[in-house]
Amino acid sequence: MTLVAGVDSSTQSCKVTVLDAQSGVLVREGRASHPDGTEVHPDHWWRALSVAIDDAGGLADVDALSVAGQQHGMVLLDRDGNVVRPALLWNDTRSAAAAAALIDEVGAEEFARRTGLVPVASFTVTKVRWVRDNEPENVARVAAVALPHDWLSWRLRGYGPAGASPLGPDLDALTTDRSDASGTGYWSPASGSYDVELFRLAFGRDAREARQEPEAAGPAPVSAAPAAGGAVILPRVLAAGEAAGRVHPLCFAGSNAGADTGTDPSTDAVADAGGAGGGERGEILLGAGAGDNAAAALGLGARPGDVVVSVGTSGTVFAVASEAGHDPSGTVAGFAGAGGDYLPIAVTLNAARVLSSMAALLDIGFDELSRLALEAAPGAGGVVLVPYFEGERTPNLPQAKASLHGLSIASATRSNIARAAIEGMLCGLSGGLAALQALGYPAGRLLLIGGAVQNPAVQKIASQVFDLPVVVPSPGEYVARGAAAQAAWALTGARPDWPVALAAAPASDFQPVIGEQYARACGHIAQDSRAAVSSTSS
Ligand SMILES: Nc1ncnc2c1ncn2[C@@H]1O[C@H](COP(=O)(O)OP(=O)(O)O)[C@@H](O)[C@H]1O
Ligand SMILES: O=C(CO)[C@@H](O)[C@H](O)COP(=O)(O)O
Repeated sequence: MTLVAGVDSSTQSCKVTVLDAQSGVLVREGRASHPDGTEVHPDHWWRALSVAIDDAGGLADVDALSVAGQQHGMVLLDRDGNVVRPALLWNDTRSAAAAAALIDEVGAEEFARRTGLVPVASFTVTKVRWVRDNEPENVARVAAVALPHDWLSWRLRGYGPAGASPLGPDLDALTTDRSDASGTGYWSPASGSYDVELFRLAFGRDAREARQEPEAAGPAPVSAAPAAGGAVILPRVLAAGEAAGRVHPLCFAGSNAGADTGTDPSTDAVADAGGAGGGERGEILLGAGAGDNAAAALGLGARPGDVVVSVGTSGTVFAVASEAGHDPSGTVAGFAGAGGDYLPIAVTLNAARVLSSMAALLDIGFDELSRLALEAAPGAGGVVLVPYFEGERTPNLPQAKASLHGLSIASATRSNIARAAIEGMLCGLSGGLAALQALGYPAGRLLLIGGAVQNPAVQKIASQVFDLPVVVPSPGEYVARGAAAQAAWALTGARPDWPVALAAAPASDFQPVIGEQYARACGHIAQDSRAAVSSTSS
């Protein structure tokens, strides 16, 4: 049996799945937690990857691996391969003013035409602008800007800080893929190239794409590092199905991985039997990697006509398209997919953690939250939760806060509040579905995935919020599965066509009252937040 592995380095955790390359059947899996916070040092991801690989039984019998990850996170590297500052993640909203400034300078329509995106705080381009404006001492140190999956893939190939990695800091060996590049705000899905003018406008430094051909990947002289102040290196963008290189047999130091420990992985690595490289089967091919949503589309085998809704740390709603698109309103971002296709998407900052916050408030677990929510009637007796706990990205209200509406003596029950939490969280995503449909993307069925979908009430209420047949695939890590599919594709040269089992028959029970009362409550919030933004900026 040929085995392939996929990694999902997501916001809250790292998950590793090992699958049969032929059938896609899950053989084993592992996971490890990431720290909380919207600013995280990448070394935590490296250590979690090590633990998750061990938890998955190691990779000694695996032939190919690929890494998918949370998108947009800004990983700044200096010329010696060190991380310049902790990564600002997709859900860090400090760059909201930078996003507004970039829109003023370029125009929303022009930005969308050039990159598929209208800047919001999540996108990397706004984060590099924030660094330019707030940390000038770091600007000159930056020699490369990468994304979470780019950095992990580079480390797996043996590159990293000088003296703490087998191959050293060859920044020209950095790679990414179309899907993750399309979330930066300085890469064009339509032309397939970096928009270095936009990068320069945002960061104030010139940039160029990394030069190393993946096939040529190998030890690099330290002199390959760029001179301080030269053009910033952006990872080379690989095509769907292309390989990034090979996992370096000495790069993976098992539980000792991570530069923070001060260990030298080049000498420590082989000591750990669960490490990635040097397995019985020889070298491990490394796939291109992907943004997590694009990987989920691959893992689900999603095709045009499918809409995927993921309820993880982020809430996402996306379609698969054969042509690049852009939405000057910014509601739908025009990402690229991991299958050589395109991935129009709307993303919310408030998804699974709305439910954990509300369950904590009610002092109950997820099972009880589900039971209570299903006790209440659709519409929760008029109680509405507008769930902007972390501000919001779609709609773009970075300063907003969550609020409960419609409480009366009669309606203020634990059941109504539990149901309102789930309804409000899903209504945030139904706006994204409506925007996709308004742009003409066909929507025949909705595939529901992500950690919170384990919750029976989320499944039931989704069939009442979305006016589409809701299909719940069997529980699984579809991002990691998509990464594994990439690995199999790089290994065999053919995109796998693994079947996806369904947990239940498609369900439709549309209840318009839920969306109608949510829209009324949101109208008030949007007005309040816009007033707050204009008073803080004046
Ligand atoms: N039964 C459940 N009900 C509600 N939320 C759940 C349940 N099980 C897991 N979750 C939530 O799902 C989230 C993890 O989902 P996941 O898709 O793995 O997120 P991510 O990929 O963003 O790390 C966590 O916030 C967790 O609390
Ligand atoms: O910002 C986006 C996509 O644009 C998020 O989807 C991140 O990619 C984080 O994903 P999860 O950790 O929630 O899977």
